[in-house]
Amino acid sequence: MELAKITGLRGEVNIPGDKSISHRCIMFGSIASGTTEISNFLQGADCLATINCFRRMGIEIENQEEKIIVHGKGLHGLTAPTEILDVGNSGTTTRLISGILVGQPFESKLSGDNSLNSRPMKRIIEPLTKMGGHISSILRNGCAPLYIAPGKLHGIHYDSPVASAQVKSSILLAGLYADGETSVTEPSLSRNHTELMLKEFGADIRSQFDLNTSKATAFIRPCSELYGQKIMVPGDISSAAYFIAAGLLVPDSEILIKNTGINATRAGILKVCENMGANITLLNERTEGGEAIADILVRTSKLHGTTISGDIIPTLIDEIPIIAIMAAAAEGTTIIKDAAELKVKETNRIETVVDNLKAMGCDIIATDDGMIIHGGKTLHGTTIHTLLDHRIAMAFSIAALIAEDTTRILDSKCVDVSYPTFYDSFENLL
Ligand SMILES: O=C(O)C1=C[C@@H](OP(=O)(O)O)[C@@H](O)[C@H](O)C1
Ligand SMILES: C=C(OP(=O)(O)O)C(=O)O
Repeated sequence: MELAKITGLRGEVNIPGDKSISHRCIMFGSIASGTTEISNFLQGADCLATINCFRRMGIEIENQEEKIIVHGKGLHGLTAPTEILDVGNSGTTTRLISGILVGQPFESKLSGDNSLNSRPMKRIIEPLTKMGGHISSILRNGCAPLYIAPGKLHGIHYDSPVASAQVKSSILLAGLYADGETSVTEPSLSRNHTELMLKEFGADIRSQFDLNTSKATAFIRPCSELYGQKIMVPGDISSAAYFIAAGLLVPDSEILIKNTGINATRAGILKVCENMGANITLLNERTEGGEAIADILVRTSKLHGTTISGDIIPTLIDEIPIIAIMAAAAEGTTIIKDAAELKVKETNRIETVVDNLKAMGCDIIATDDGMIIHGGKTLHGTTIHTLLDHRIAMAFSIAALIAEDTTRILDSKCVDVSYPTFYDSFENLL
């Protein structure tokens, strides 16, 4: 994909469904009784991988594009897959499904692409094993492919060293199959879609937040049944982030981003934008299925640097590549720290962001747990090495819109992972 500088992005954009919520609808719908009807489901490769995994375990899932219908078979209705479950590029699929699989009376194996199979899985192997689960790394390197065998699960309390919704959700899902209460404490609150949605499905789940320490704990007790739901998936704020940045950075722009999820555990980018001096207004705020939603009106703004660290990091972890682009265009210095988790995403996102922004002429250095960006230098077009990371492709596509000359995004098709219609979405804005 080749892109060049533009001005005047104006109009409305409808963002596809939230990736985290779409995965969870399929998983919870599959182990609930009755049907789950999902609207605005994200038809991205990661969520389609989740659908395929559950189809392989005997769940009928109708994908009618406009609507997905999951014919759930109850907590104990999954059947043994006859082949390895292919989790593709999706960390969320791998870690959440593992929590369900350790509770099943059959063996299973999961494997993904090269990126997925090099991401750390010890973070779920350890707590799931403590619960009595049988789960191991087949190559004994702490990564997928994973082998899972039947085990008798008991409730535990787990103090997670990382604020990770994938780790938390994996343990809570295993907790559905345990013999007593399971709880997970994380150092700060990560996205809480599992807690909100499992409650809607009828699970016995609650959360506690310690104001003194910022630690968050979720508790779950086994229940006899979950019940199918009707779910409208809000637009994904992680996808909206590219249009927020485009609206702020491209001169003479005004973009209305419709129906976007603004759950506080996900919307850290809005706070960062405010701190950078952005002109953003939230309209039509409402709540559906426990999830906060709004339309986001963005106008071209003169941004300044900021510091991003601590508890806000888990609420914007996937947005750091695009925040780095905003920081490169802003006046002054932006410091991003406490974000070492970036190193274990689809790529090492500290490296991929810093290398590519440097190649565009930005004054940026990588640190152990983030980056320091001295903004305000003119960016120039170059070849962007996405290393097949969808967030890098999308973030640098926005950088291309404010850079001199042409920017070439290698392997731009990888946007299919979370936003297959990303490039089409610009059509309404030109
Ligand atoms: O639970 C989820 O849906 C996700 C949690 C985050 O990962 P971690 O839990 O590993 O931080 C995030 O990066 C990922 O895109 C989706
Ligand atoms: C990290 C991401 O997803 P996952 O962990 O599900 O692969 C992402 O979408 O940026």
